[in-house]
Amino acid sequence: MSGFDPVKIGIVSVSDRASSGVYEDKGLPALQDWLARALQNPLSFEARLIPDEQAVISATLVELVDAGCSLVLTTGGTGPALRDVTPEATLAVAHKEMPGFGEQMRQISLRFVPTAILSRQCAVIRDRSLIINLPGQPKSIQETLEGLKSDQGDVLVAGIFAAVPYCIDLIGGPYMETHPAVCKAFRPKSALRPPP
Ligand SMILES: Nc1ncnc2c1ncn2[C@@H]1O[C@H](COP(=O)(O)OP(=O)(O)OP(=O)(O)O)[C@@H](O)[C@H]1O
Ligand SMILES: Nc1nc2c(c(=O)[nH]1)N[C@H]1C(S)=C(S)[C@@H](COP(=O)(O)O)O[C@H]1N2
Repeated sequence: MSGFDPVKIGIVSVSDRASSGVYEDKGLPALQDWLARALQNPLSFEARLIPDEQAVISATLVELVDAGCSLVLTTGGTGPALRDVTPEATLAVAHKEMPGFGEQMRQISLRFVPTAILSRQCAVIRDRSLIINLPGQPKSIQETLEGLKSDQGDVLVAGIFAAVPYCIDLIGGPYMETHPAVCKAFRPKSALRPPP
């Protein structure tokens, strides 16, 4: 037993082509690998690979929240193309919007690609779960969650994941502990728990 709270995480890849077998899905493995690298808690994953259909996306998010996922990460379908509807599907099941996540991800992504502003990615709270949209390009998963480091490992731009554990605390979820070398989570002193 590690002494860390167990955490259930929903990972959702939204892609017409990956879900129909035109190309291999790289979104779910990238999400799972990054989370396993970043978190010290025992993790269980609920993974879904679905097409860019608004009703299917919303139903999947509700199902994962109801299944007890404290965090749900989506990848894909955030752009301006006609079939890109992940933000609309996410907002449709929101109890609260968390605009800071989308704002910060677009700022981070601008350090990598000038087309960062084309992503309409958003984040919301539903019940005791935080749902965050990431862009579809598999490399954007690490870029937005972890941010940008110098060759020496110094943080140049903080990734959004630094704020995720405290957000989950505030909605009554498990206490998430990151590996600081991957992502240094920030909590106010009053919210820190001694290591188990
Ligand atoms: N799940 C995925 N697995 C592997 N590569 C992906 C995935 N999603 C996106 N990509 C890559 O990132 C690029 C941009 O992603 P985007 O979400 O805009 O795809 P798209 O044009 O909407 O198509 P689709 O929904 O069919 O993946 C794609 O062209 C593809 O090369
Ligand atoms: N970090 C990062 N953000 C990124 C990208 C990327 O490669 N890396 N691609 C951009 C592009 S080209 C688009 S169109 C939008 C939306 O992508 P999506 O429709 O795949 O979600 O995300 C943007 N954000």
